[in-house]
Amino acid sequence: MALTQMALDSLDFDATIALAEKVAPHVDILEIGTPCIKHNGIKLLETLRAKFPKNKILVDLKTMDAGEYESEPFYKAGADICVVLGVSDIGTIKGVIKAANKYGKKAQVDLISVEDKVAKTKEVAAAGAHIIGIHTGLDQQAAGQTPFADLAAVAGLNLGVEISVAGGVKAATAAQVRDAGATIIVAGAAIYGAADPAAAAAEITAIAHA
Ligand SMILES: O=C([C@H](O)CO)[C@H](O)[C@H](O)COP(=O)(O)O
Repeated sequence: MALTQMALDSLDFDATIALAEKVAPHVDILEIGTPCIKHNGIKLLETLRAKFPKNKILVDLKTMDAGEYESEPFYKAGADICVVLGVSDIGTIKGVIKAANKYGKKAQVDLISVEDKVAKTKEVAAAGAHIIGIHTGLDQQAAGQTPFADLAAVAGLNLGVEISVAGGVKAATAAQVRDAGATIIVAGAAIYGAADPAAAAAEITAIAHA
């Protein structure tokens, strides 16, 4: 059993809301993707928070510095999860964890471009990170990479932290990701690129929840 997260990666405010209207009933978590939050800012979070009270919302800030200062306003505005980069300083990561704990929310550490993902996972789990993000980014996907080997290595640690997996996950690979130990399955293109995004989201969620 895993939760599903839909990555809203459009730059357009209204298109993002319209897509969220379609998929929100069919996923557990709405993600405001990095390009989307950079383009639209905290106003988009406030709008989604008001419109979709039943969904958790993740803001993919990919914070690299000033962890507490950058993330706190987003937790205050209703984010359930904010993302900090694993390649950032441990002080930055601890700052996001501190802000999350202040609001009873969660901090996710994204392992994108981290060289030693096992060592980093141990370090940030000990620091109190709530979720580890195994993430093959869009540019890495374009170069042929996948998240599966990293997922196996991190899940094998059995540290008891939640594990989120992103990077081209689709219905055909969702069961593999779930069975390998993911507690959150992320899908972006597999949903927003589908002819029927609601149906695509429902199909992935049915697999994740099985
Ligand atoms: O986080 C993402 C990317 O780095 C842009 O910010 C995507 O939202 C994430 O990779 C999920 O999208 P798909 O890989 O298309 O499923």
